[in-house]
Amino acid sequence: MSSSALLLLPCMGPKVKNTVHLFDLNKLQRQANIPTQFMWPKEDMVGNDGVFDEPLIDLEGFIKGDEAATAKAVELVRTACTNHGFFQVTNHGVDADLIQAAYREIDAIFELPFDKKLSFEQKRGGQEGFSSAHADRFSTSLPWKETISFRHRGMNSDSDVLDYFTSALGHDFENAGRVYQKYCEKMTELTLIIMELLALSLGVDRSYYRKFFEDGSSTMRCNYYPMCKNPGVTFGTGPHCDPNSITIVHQDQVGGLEILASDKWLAVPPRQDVLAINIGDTFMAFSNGIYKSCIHRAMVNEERGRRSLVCFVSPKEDMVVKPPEDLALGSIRVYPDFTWSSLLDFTTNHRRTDTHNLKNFFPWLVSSQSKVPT
Ligand SMILES: C=C1C[C@]23C[C@H]1CC[C@H]2[C@]1(C)CCC[C@@](C)(C(=O)O)[C@H]1[C@@H]3C(=O)O
Ligand SMILES: O=C(O)CCC(=O)C(=O)O
Ligand SMILES: [Fe+2]
Repeated sequence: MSSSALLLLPCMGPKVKNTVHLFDLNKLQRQANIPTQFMWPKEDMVGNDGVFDEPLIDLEGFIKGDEAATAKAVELVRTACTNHGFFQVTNHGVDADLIQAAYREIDAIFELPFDKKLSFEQKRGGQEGFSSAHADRFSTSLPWKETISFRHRGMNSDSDVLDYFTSALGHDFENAGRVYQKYCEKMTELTLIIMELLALSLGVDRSYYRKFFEDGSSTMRCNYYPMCKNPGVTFGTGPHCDPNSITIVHQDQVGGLEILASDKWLAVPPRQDVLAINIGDTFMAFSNGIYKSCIHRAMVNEERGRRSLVCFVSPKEDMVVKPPEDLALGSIRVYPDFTWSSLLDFTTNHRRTDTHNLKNFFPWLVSSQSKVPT
């Protein structure tokens, strides 16, 4: 057996008995051919059709309360979110040095020996820890990436991220913990600004959405996509919609994020000063289906490893997701009420996230609610 694909003890999946493989991508990236488990269906492997070049949204004027700048930002957000659910912001208040520090700290962690990374491996059904290709959860169409995830509980948490780093990785990673504590706090601040912009763009009260996110339950995820010798057969992250509310993404200079707009895959050129915002399934429901959950994917690169910093923003788990009255057009509701915790349970434990999460989620929710406990 090769040392980069270790065979471990069998583990129980929901119904079938699986054998879990662990893949050390830092070793595999040097081999000429990737393991078959990483190969995606041929029909998914379509190239892009061009470059995403819609205007960047400058948040400076909006944050300062400038009326003309606000009207411009609101209009750009409305157009982007009704068309495809993706826009990019500048002057967002997240310091360039903080972003660079976040990459430096996470690089050091991804460079740790594989065994050390496995010591804080993400548990089944859990949201935090290291994952290599999600190979403990899936056995086909594996993503060519390593991830490290951790939770942040919004404005009322003092040191949750720092505590995670010191307890899971040890005191040597205290500085990494401080950097990511700050990064996550900045993500919460930006979330509240974006929520106001989204509310104005939908014509509802400015503060309507932001209050749900002050004490939300976001997950921060750092992605490392090693170089890949067979870029035409696999994805870093396959085509999907994010199930959460909005996602705030910083990609490094390698590039690879692509979005689907008017049935065309468009490559998003990387820019150090820009943060990308995706509308996710939960915000689509919050807007009564007016805003689209963005279909997107992350490509691998044949020559260089790529990193991205992703904040999956969500409201508190038990909050009932429903649109404001003003958007329930003539009281027509596109989606039934649900809680973020039930959608999270569905995407984590029942069905792999793809481009049709809500379509699959609601029948499951109805059937799981009608089951009488024995
Ligand atoms: C609730 C979640 C499931 C995923 C992590 C968060 C938000 C996005 C989801 C994901 C990134 C979408 C693509 C597939 C996935 C398996 C991945 O490649 O990481 C998804 C995440 C997951 O299930 O861990
Ligand atoms: O790496 C990226 O650019 C995006 C990753 C992504 O879409 C995700 O983690 O959900
Ligand atoms: Fe995503």
